[in-house]
Amino acid sequence: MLTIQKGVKTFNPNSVNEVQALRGIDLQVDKGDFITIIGSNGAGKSTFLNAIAGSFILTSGTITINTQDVTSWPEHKRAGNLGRVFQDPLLGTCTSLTIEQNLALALKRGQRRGLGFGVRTKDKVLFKEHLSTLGLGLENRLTDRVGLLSGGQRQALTMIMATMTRPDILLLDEHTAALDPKTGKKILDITETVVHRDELTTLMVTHNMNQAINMGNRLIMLHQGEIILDISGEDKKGLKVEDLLARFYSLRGESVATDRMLFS
Ligand SMILES: Nc1ncnc2c1ncn2[C@@H]1O[C@H](COP(=O)(O)OP(=O)(O)OP(=O)(O)O)[C@@H](O)[C@H]1O
Repeated sequence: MLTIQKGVKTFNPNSVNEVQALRGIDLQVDKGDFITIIGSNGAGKSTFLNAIAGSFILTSGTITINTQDVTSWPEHKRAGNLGRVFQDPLLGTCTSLTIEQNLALALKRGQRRGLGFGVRTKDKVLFKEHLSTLGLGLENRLTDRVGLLSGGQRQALTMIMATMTRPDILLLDEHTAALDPKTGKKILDITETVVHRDELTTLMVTHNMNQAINMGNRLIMLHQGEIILDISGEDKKGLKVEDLLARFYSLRGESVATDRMLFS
């Protein structure tokens, strides 16, 4: 359902600042796959998600979503197919709008939007239904401005906004990294519930090796813009952090883990 072939992204080509962030990525993602993505700082993880989202066009290579070649599609044209949650809770929602206005915008993602922020009564019912699955009481605060919410509440709302329309692909870019451990755990629980309930095809970047091992059905490791490990099925089920470290070491002859990857 998502295929990246020979994906290359070079920033600032032919200059002293040239960076080869993606160096020939080949990945075939099946419908319903939940892939965790790890790799050290600068490995190309965010660039990879940005390439799928269409934040920029690949330098070379192709991206196909549901048999449609989207390689040259700009971000707004891909938006109808994608849901996305960023690390920063401030990025996913609009502070000055209310919870229901934010959700109404999310409902129209990928469609032409009018100028007003009118919320239909039947949509309110839908919003309450989705919000109540969070167990945070937000279903009773539809007309509160999002600026009043805590980081965790905002990230939970962003999860609902990103998934309410059942996108073809859900992109999670370290979406719990800015939260305290307890709130982060809550958001991860919500993630697992929503992804499994709606069978969403998901790519989740994390710095945390334990999360990468314990969540999803497939794990890939990026290193210097290349996929160097791709582990799924039974192989992934029995995986331990030590195994990952050993496999990386045997491939690259160096250590990959930072304290953050091991202990966060
Ligand atoms: N817009 C940009 N312009 C120039 N270089 C960029 C740009 N975006 C990313 N890069 C470079 O591309 C490389 C990959 O960056 P990327 O942010 O994808 O890594 P990452 O694996 O997400 O790292 P981290 O874990 O630190 O967030 C890095 O060398 C980075 O400096």
